[in-house]
Amino acid sequence: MDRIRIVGGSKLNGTISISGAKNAALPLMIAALLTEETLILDNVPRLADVAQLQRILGNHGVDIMSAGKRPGDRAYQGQTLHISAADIIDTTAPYELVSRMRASFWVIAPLVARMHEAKVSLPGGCAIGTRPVDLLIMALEKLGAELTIDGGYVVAKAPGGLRGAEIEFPKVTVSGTHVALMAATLAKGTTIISNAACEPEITDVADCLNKMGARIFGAGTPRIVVEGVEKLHGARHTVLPDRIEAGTYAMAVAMTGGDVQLSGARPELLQSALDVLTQAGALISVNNDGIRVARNGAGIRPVTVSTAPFPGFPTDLQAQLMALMACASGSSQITETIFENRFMHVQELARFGARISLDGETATIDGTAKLRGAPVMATDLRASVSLVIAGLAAEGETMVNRIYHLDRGFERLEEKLSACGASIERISD
Ligand SMILES: CC(=O)N[C@H]1[C@@H](OP(=O)(O)OP(=O)(O)OC[C@H]2O[C@@H](n3ccc(=O)[nH]c3=O)[C@H](O)[C@@H]2O)O[C@H](CO)[C@@H](O)[C@@H]1O
Ligand SMILES: C=C(OP(=O)(O)O)C(=O)O
Repeated sequence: MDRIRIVGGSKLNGTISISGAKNAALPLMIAALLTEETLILDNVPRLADVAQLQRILGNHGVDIMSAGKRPGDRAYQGQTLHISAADIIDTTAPYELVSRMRASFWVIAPLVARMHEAKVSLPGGCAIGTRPVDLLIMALEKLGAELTIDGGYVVAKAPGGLRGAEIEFPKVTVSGTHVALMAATLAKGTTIISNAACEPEITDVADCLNKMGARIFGAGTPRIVVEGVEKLHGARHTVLPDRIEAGTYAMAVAMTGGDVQLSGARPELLQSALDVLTQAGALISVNNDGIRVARNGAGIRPVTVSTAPFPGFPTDLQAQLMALMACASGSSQITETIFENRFMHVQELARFGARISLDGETATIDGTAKLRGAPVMATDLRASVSLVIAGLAAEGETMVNRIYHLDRGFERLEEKLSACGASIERISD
């Protein structure tokens, strides 16, 4: 199993190109199931989750052609996928494929909308909470599907097709909004989604669906209106840049000190995180190419932050911020409001000498001047990268084990960081 070895203490200086967003690429690939014509996606990141979803779509009979092995006009330019779901030969998504990744469950929406049936295993994904799918089921039921759970599978049937409906989510859910949106595009009549998630990845998917002939209004706001159409057609779409990857590298620079240009990052996608970094003492500036992050000389200041749905501070940056606050000059508080079990990095950060105590959903971090490198084990995707950030700043050697979590969501992380002066390498046993 691969590991990452880091010798900490170097400042980061240079340029990091931001890849396409995992959390947009996955639903965009799934949206290809809605049409028999080809959907072309540019800037798709090369990630384990993308490869796994290719296998899942392949199992439904989808043909995927990948172009883009040649170097593009900028470093780390993503691949271009030509996805053709002309013939869906199987409407079952089996446990062996779906259990590894949360987003793969979302195939249920286009399958039931277009094929009027689907049988999809309950999902897996990062172990950061119970992560139920009751609201996704509620949304599909409102649209007229009949759903049962049998042997770990959700079986959905809509013999006469889906019908437009009013769907009001009792809490903001990204997965629920993706599923409702995709399913409603092919429903008869109008669907109104209230308390919808406003995450940029939802807007990106809605933009792509509209290019495919859908009629979606209000994506990016809490009220989305979808006028169903009979058919969708092919289109070409570029995956938006990964705001979580950009925020992660910004926190790494704030932690180690230095000066890094995040090329291709879009500040409006992570304003709350940039505000927190500024409070913490990082210098953030926006330019034509993206975002520049620096910290030279000044110490790291403590902050008080709660995670929240977009445009609030993202839960997917909570672990990385906690690593940064481990070296702040004072006491910080971070409250996790989205997932009930997303503090599994706390005990691993303690191995570096971080002083963190937990009280319910709030972590109090008493900053320390120096962390020391240690062997650590990543437990989920963003937790893993928080350990990398701590290792970059810590004195001495850090070995991050179980990095397959990292490979789900960070494209060529060790290459990007070593190009900025970090001493970091992958060890393949
Ligand atoms: C692949 C992808 O895009 N993953 C992201 C997505 O996850 P995901 O889409 O799973 O997250 P949701 O927004 O759906 O979950 C938010 C909250 O709603 C709860 N909930 C959700 C669905 C449901 O049926 N019932 C229910 O109670 C969840 O347990 C959680 O407490 O959004 C999260 C919140 O921004 C991010 O951390 C994940 O990186
Ligand atoms: C939690 C994440 O992914 P998933 O929803 O696929 O588990 C994530 O991207 O941080």
